[in-house]
Amino acid sequence: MLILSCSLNTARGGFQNGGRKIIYRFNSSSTSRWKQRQKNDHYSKQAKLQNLRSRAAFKLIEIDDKWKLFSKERPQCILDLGFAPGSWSEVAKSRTSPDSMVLGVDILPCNPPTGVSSIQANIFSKQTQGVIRHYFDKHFKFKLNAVDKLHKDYGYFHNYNDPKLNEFETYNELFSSDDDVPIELPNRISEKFPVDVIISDMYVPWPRDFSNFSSSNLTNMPYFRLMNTSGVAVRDHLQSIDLCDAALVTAIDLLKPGGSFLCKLYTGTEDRLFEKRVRNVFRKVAKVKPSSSRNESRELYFVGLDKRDPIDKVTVFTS
Ligand SMILES: C[S@@+](CC[C@H](N)C(=O)[O-])C[C@H]1O[C@@H](n2cnc3c(N)ncnc32)[C@H](O)[C@@H]1O
Repeated sequence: MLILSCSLNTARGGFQNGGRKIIYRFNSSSTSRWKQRQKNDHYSKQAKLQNLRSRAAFKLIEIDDKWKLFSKERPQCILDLGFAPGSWSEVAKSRTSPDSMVLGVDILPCNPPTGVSSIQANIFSKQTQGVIRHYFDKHFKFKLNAVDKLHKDYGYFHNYNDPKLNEFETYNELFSSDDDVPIELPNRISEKFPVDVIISDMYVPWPRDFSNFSSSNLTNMPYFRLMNTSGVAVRDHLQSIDLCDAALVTAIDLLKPGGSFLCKLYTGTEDRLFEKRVRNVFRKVAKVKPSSSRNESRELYFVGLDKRDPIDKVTVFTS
């Protein structure tokens, strides 16, 4: 048995990792301080009043007002990485034309907002990219299964490594037609770069107790969520860099030439390195700290506009 953190005054829970039960405990004094701050926060109150899923919505609204990621003029394919509880997806849906497609991906279970599709999957898995591609393949009508095998077998708490892909067999398990009969997936994917805009607000979630899963544990109960960061700056930064790199790889592989990118980073020693990589992928790059982002938060947003073409992934990460 492994105990992750300890305090006399703690909240506790646990999850299974292989054969081992891992117990975690949160320091409840910092958790209640965080809850108190949420309660008094202007943007949290506004999010509640406007029926938005979280205060994060205001950061995207502010960034989109300036950088115009979304358009009502033409249908767009939007990919929201780390979408739960779903306020960025809500904003994307409301700022695009009705025939635009918005797909949210999150490692945690979460019901998407109206008009948004979602998959529960790990962005570090190559199979996740395959599923995203199929979703945006407009010649193909399907609905995504709410809880899929991908997450169960390759989910975050198990390991980051992909097994060898077995053509489309694995994807077939994830898709079903309206009457829930498994359907054949096409062997060819029509568009090489199907996505117009990628937005990523990913941050490693605190472990939650999935052994006793109930609807109240769903991530779309935003006002009852725990804070995401650990408060240990180096740890937060390095985990964030990994997720930003994963978002950038997804952008290299799936985003259209000319497409737009938004990515949250918890700042630290590798900021410059990440900025250089983003500049290798996009012609125009900006670093933004929206006013709705708390002063004490180390979060910073990278906006990448006008994706270059062609891009050599190895050069992006080694030059
Ligand atoms: C700060 S929240 C996103 C909030 C969201 N933008 C909103 O407006 O509601 C970060 C999310 O990233 C997700 N996440 C972290 N690591 C991930 C991974 N490897 N793959 C997919 N999602 C991940 C977390 O589960 C968490 O829900």
